[in-house]
Amino acid sequence: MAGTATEVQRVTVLGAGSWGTAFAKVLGDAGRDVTIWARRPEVAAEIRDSHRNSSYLPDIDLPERITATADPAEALDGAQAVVLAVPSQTLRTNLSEWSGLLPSDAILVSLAKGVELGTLKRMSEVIAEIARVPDGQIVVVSGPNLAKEIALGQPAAAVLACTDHDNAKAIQQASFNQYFRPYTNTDVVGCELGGACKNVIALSCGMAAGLGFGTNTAATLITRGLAEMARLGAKLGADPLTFAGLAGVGDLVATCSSPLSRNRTFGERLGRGETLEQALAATGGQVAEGVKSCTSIRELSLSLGVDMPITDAMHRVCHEGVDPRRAGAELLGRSQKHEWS
Ligand SMILES: NC(=O)C1=CN([C@@H]2O[C@H](COP(=O)(O)OP(=O)(O)OC[C@H]3O[C@@H](n4cnc5c(N)ncnc54)[C@H](O)[C@@H]3O)[C@@H](O)[C@H]2O)C=CC1
Ligand SMILES: O=C(CO)COP(=O)(O)O
Repeated sequence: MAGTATEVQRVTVLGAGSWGTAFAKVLGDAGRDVTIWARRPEVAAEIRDSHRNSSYLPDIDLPERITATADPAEALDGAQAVVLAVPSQTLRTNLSEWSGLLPSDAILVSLAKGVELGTLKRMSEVIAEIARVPDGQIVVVSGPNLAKEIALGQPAAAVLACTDHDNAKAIQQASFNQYFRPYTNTDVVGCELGGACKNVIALSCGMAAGLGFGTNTAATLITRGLAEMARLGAKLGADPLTFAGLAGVGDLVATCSSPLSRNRTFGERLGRGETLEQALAATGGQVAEGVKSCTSIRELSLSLGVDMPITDAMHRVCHEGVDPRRAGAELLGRSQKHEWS
């Protein structure tokens, strides 16, 4: 079926965290029949019986047409599209457990924003490898989509990237509703890199705020963060325009400026002097992808000879014990250069 536009009515969302649940609501509000798989049976029961997920999105009423189960086989039965809504670093293991249950012609939709440690693969590459599907059967969702705001029905746009335009269109039709406006794009590499890299830049913006710095510092980090992610994208064949779009500037602005961002909040705690362990404990189990992706993206940049100084600084603060204030001073003290060199 890959390559042919089809009406997607029945969707399964694997993962009942913040974004999995909010995206399920987007689909439900677009008139789709949605089944969520939750790791914890009590979370599945609450979604199914009370239309709530109080662990991740307290006070949000979910559409009645959303159901949930903790049994992946039951969740995946008859799915026309399968949304993968688990953290980047566990996706490979999770998907390996589910791969035999995936309907062979289902469109696989990736929500995760990260680069895998060790393999340095983007999420769509991990999915293609484990699920053994062609690239054109995988649609990547990216853009400025803070889960809580989406769940509240606040207007937002997103980008759906797929090498097969018909499959991107099918998910566009399935998710378009009164508050959620998805655009299609064929630049999967750029959209995925934008989503992964902005988490690391959001860490740096939070850290700057924690150190007491203001708007000029944040704007500098956002803009120079954009420059370094675009350099990486150019090396990997991404369309430079992607970084001026929703998956680049759009997501950077949202994540780097919002107190709702887990990455920004994590960085702010480090900037205030908390240890990595203290900041991790404060997440309440929710993923701040940039903490691990700073390492994988740094390795990727080193392997390609791409200069990514902010990402490098975040890796050194998070994993080499470098003091945030010192990392900031070192960033400023690098050799002088032309803005676009
Ligand atoms: N929350 C947000 O605003 C947005 C998140 N994203 C991305 O979506 C992906 C998922 O994020 P969230 O739903 O927010 O994460 P979350 O931390 O809120 O939830 C993760 C979900 O994955 C499940 N899970 C399954 N296996 C797991 C394992 N081995 N370890 C940990 N969790 C496991 C958890 O039970 C939970 O339901 C991330 O890559 C994130 O960057 C993208 C856009 C917005
Ligand atoms: O990706 C996001 C917004 O687009 C969510 O960012 P956080 O994971 O930092 O909360």
